[in-house]
Amino acid sequence: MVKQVVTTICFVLFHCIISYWAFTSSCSIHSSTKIIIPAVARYFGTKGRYEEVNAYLIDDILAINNSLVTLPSSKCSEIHLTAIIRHGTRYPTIKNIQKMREFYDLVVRDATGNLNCLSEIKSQWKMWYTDDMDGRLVDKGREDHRHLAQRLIKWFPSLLTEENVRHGRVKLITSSKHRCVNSTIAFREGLMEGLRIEAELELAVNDALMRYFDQCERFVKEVENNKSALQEVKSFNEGPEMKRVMEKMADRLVVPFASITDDSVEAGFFLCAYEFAIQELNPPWCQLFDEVDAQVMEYAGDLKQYWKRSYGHEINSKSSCILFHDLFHRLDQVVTQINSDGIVSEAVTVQVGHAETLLPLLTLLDLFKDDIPLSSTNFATQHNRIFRSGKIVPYAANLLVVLYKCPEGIRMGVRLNEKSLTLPGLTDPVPMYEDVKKRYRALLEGCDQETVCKINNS
Ligand SMILES: O=P(O)(O)O[C@H]1[C@H](OP(=O)(O)O)[C@@H](OP(=O)(O)O)[C@H](O)[C@@H](O)[C@H]1OP(=O)(O)O
Repeated sequence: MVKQVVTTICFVLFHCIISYWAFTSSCSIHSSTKIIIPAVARYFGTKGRYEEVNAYLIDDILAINNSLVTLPSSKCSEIHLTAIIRHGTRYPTIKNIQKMREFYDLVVRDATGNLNCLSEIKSQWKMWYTDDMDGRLVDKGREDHRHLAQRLIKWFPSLLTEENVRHGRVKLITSSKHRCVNSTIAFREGLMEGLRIEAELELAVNDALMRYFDQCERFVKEVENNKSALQEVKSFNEGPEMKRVMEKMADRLVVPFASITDDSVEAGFFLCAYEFAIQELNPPWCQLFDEVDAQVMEYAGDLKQYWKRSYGHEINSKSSCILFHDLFHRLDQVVTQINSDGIVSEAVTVQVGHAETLLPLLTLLDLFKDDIPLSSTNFATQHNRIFRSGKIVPYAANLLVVLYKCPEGIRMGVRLNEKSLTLPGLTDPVPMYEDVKKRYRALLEGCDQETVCKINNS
């Protein structure tokens, strides 16, 4: 018995030592059995893997975790699902590929530090990102959607059925961007594979719904094309926390401080994030950041999301009125059909878009709202903030709205990234649909896209 315990302890210790050694002694371990996750992976924000939000998927990508979801009573049955989903893992955008290339060139040309990872970057790592990759979906991104479709079949076995597909009761809508179209195609493949049927589903491209932000004139003028709208991001990038990250980077590389900018540390952080998300590598770039640096980089990214897509400016959320009304219009239609002949014409609607499609809508619903706004000066006190883009909109982030028919009436459940959410202002995690409508009455009776997006010339 004692011998057995000692053997077990030795075995566990041996593996811990090997894993630790593997993690610290080389910068780019790519184990054939288990992916080594960079210590800073949870700080990648919108460039983060879906698996970081639901770690159980690392062991089984098709697993569903019932303990994260609240269901109504067993007397209820699901009658409708709307899923609004961000595209899967993608390449960096061209702007960031160029910044990454500049930083790589700087490291190769000027860095003289003696860190292991520096010599690895210089001797083994090659800049392989090219401009034409510009935000395109990668293989991992296709898998994100294929697997999500198959998990949704498990979550909603009475809605995602062969019969509903064959009778046109499952709709796929996408933004026109290639990464979204290709994600939707991958989702469809996952669905067909999971249901063991041939593709019968058409994709509908709808930018008015999935890229409403481009078409909201007031948003474009006041936020998208207005540098001062992101002043807090700029101030943070020029502030003491970012300066410290830059100083530490200059020390690690052994280059003059003047050659490091906030753009270069951001590029280094993106190299770390993208190599992990796309290639499942723990790349040498990640060793250039400690945990505090990563928290600062995460905050800089969250500030961008907050001021460009969320609570920072009212028009950010208001620009999603069209999507909000589209959702409730569909839900109302389902309720009407249930109350008449009981046949629901749209059992499942899948809408694929961007982080900037989901975040404004979640904001309109008052979700993930901190008491104190995120600003350039409160990094230290926002340590426990609710607004964390990596938790809210990683790749393949999904908002699931479910209607249930119950003996007492229609109920509605909301899940984000396969976890139940209680809507702010309501206590019941699966409230009566009428109570949800009361909660959002002001928006349902107003929030007119044309009016909110009109530029006020005065
Ligand atoms: O910082 P990048 O260039 O990656 O910004 C992207 C957006 O990515 P995000 O900020 O959300 O990480 C991208 O959103 P996505 O959901 O499609 O990935 C957005 O569509 C694109 O326009 C880029 O925005 P930017 O205006 O160039 O910052």
